[in-house]
Amino acid sequence: ALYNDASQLPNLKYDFVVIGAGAAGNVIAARLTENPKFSVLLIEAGISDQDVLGIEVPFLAPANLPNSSVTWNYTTTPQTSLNNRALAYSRGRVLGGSTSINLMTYTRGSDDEYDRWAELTGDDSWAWKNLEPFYLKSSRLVPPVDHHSTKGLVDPAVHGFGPVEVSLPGLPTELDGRVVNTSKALGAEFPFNIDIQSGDSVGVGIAQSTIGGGIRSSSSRAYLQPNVNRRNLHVLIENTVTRLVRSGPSHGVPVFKQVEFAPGPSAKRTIVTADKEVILSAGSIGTPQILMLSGIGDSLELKRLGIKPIVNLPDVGQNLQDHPIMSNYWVVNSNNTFDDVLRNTSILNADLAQWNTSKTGLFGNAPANAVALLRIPDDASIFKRVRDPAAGRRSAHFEMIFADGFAATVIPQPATGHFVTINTAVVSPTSVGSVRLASADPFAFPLIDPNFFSTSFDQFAMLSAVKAARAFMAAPPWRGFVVSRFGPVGTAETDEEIIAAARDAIVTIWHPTSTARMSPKHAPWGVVDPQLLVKGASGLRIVDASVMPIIPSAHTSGPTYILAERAAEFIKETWC
Ligand SMILES: Cc1cc2nc3c(=O)[nH]c(=O)nc-3n(C[C@H](O)[C@H](O)[C@H](O)COP(=O)(O)OP(=O)(O)OC[C@H]3O[C@@H](n4cnc5c(N)ncnc54)[C@H](O)[C@@H]3O)c2cc1C
Repeated sequence: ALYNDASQLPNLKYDFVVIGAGAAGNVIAARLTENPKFSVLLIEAGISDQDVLGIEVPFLAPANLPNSSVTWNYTTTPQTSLNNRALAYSRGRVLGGSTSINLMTYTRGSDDEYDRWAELTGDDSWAWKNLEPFYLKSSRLVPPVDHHSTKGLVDPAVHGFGPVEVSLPGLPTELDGRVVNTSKALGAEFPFNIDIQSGDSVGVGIAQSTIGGGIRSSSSRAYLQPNVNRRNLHVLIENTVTRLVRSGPSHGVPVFKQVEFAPGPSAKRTIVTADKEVILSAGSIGTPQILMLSGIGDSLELKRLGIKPIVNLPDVGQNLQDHPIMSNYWVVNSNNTFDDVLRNTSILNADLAQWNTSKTGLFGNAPANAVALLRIPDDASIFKRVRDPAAGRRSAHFEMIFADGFAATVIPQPATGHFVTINTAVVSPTSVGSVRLASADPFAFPLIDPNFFSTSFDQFAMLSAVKAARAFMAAPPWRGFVVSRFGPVGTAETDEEIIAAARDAIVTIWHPTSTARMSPKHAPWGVVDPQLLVKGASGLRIVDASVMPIIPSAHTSGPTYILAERAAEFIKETWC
């Protein structure tokens, strides 16, 4: 059942209390309540996602950004390597968390990513051969909403049977055939990859998105809505967790089985107790914030803020990683791009009406139709100075994401003209930042510093991505279609000019990870052990993107679902 008022909750004691109804939290709540003996309370700060058009309609996803009623309206600290720009850094604040507002690109990551997690944590549970069953349980391929043939563009054999729906675009664009043909014509540097969910994620292909039947498939739609009426699941929305309360020591280790929350800064706070475990799934920003508010973090820093330190874990909030992205534009000779839809209300309304009636057309698509995950050549000069940061040969260094129109990131859409955007991203970044508390007030936003573009590798990789995108668009399939490059990034010519333009153009792709990273069981660093239990504490587990030992070369919702499915099994094994 769904509640928005704590005084109506039938209990203040549950077996498990899960904090955050995002990608991971909804998996945990759904899987644990499969056992009728377990009672679960799921607490979410945001509102219900029911009937929110900007969530359901895939094409409208960017309209929720950066600030709306379903987001945490965060901003980063001024980014020193981006000309001191402070970037919008929204997260989902609604049932479904960031999966209700994300751009829906689905990538499960290469096998190498997880084998590296296993290596970094010294625990084989995270090796792909052992994780694959959890991938298969998390998502499944469904037909595109227009039911066109996708033969040769996807491999159904590498997909699973889980609740998150994944599909190819339901409205193929004029780009799709050109992207595939260019890849096939150029080969080598741009290999065609029929399905990046095969374990080898390097290559060019048609985008797969978390969309089913033309509707966003969020963690709420996939995991929560079908199970919300289970008798053993209570979901409390519109309540923010303010801290975990230490409920006493067990064998000298502090126990954190109580959770304090409130609907707002001046409202009465309520405490609820977990008999078995508290599971923190508040995401890469919310999770370290709640830990620090509860006295778990760098003791010196906590003292400075007036918070009583309980568990000294200096890694809490450190190691923030994210993928920097920027838009490259081309003017194109076409009237079919989505540019006019964004400029003309009657076209927009017609597309929306079509979606309302049949869920088809442009609005049933994510803004991106094709993706390329690519590697910098082995003999590139950068590797003489820097160790290859990718997880392995099946993992990319950079990405190109194609949109059939002007995807506005830093500069607004021009009033006239038709465009193609290639968003270039560094997907194996070496820049590392942090999340720190600004104050001891649980309702104050934390200080978020992704420290983007601060390493020579990240700069080299972005430069490689821009050059690759230009080489791709210069290939024969684009002749007569592409007119010219556009905008400050487009007119930059030398390496120095491109890097300089990038400093003004880079934004986030919204993939923060690793702020409560996993480490080997007895390692003094890290925040959680390989079973995701918080080090030096009892009764507390973290399950969300914050525990990733290192950022994967992938859009992070897929890997988060996989790790949450793995974690649900750890929890069941512990308590069954
Ligand atoms: C704009 C955007 C675009 C993205 N695009 C893509 C994409 O195209 N493809 C992709 O794979 N990934 C994408 N991502 C990333 C992906 O959505 C995340 O990696 C994933 O959702 C992380 O899951 P999580 O469980 O760690 O956190 P989240 O899904 O963010 O869930 C955390 C939940 O905890 C709640 N919470 C936080 N603090 C508190 C508190 N104190 N009390 C109560 N509740 C709290 C939040 O409100 C939220 O519901 C995008 C993300 C964003 C924001």
